[in-house]
Amino acid sequence: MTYSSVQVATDSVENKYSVILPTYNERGNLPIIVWLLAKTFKENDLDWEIIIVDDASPDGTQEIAKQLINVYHQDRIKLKPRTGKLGLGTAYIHGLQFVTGNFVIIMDADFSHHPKFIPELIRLQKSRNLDIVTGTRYASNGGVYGWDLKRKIISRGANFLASTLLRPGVSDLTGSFRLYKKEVLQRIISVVISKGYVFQMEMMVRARQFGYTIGEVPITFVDRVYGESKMGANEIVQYAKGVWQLFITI
Ligand SMILES: Nc1nc2c(ncn2[C@@H]2O[C@H](COP(=O)(O)OP(=O)(O)O[C@H]3O[C@H](CO)[C@@H](O)[C@H](O)[C@@H]3O)[C@@H](O)[C@H]2O)c(=O)[nH]1
Ligand SMILES: [Mg+2]
Repeated sequence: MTYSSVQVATDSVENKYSVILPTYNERGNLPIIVWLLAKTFKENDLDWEIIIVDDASPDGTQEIAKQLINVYHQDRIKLKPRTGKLGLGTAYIHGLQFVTGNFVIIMDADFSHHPKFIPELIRLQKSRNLDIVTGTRYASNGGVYGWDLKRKIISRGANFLASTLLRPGVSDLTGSFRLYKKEVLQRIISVVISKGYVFQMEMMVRARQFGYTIGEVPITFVDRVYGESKMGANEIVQYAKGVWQLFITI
């Protein structure tokens, strides 16, 4: 056991970490991300479960998920599918209903969010009893690898727009590698109106509105190797509308 895993293991007996993993066409990525997650939790002596929210992926992601349930057991891996592609934000809302842990981790299934950062998210949460800890690509030694210039500009622009207009004081508003206390996630989610990728930004703005404490851990985001991003022009339009909506209502 490493020094860092000893620190995370301290006081972890009563805590359970539930990962909500939204998937759409992630057949190639799912087995390895689940393996890495299981390894990380075991090495750090943490109680865990993974809730896979698959939106009827045509590539057979759900078949892979069922095989993983057989390998890791149904107490650890849960498949909670939906009948169609209903968007990233509502996938978290759906998954949350099935969470049995007292902490929830949300992350992508395509290795852009590496499980190795989870012990750091947990360590920071524990050190200050924070309500939320968010991974950040845009502070300290965080970063993005593998994106072309266009995607980098979109992401930076989206963060700049929302931070300037809404001032939530979080350096990575659109990122989606986060740890929440379950009751905090439930409360914020109950008021969030966004359905797509804009959801992440609204979550931070609402969290500040409620006065929740938010910590940041620098992460490196590496673009996916298998498959394609599901972010399209429509998500960008929805994002801009979402920022404007919050600006005029908050
Ligand atoms: N269930 C479900 N899952 C979805 C959907 N759309 C995307 N996903 C899943 O959500 C994760 C992120 O989707 P990607 O398509 O890989 O997103 P990205 O372009 O890499 O975007 C990343 O950066 C954005 C901007 O920072 C983030 O907002 C986003 O969450 C993600 O981290 C993946 O696990 C993908 O399978 C959906 O409609 N339904
Ligand atoms: Mg991705």
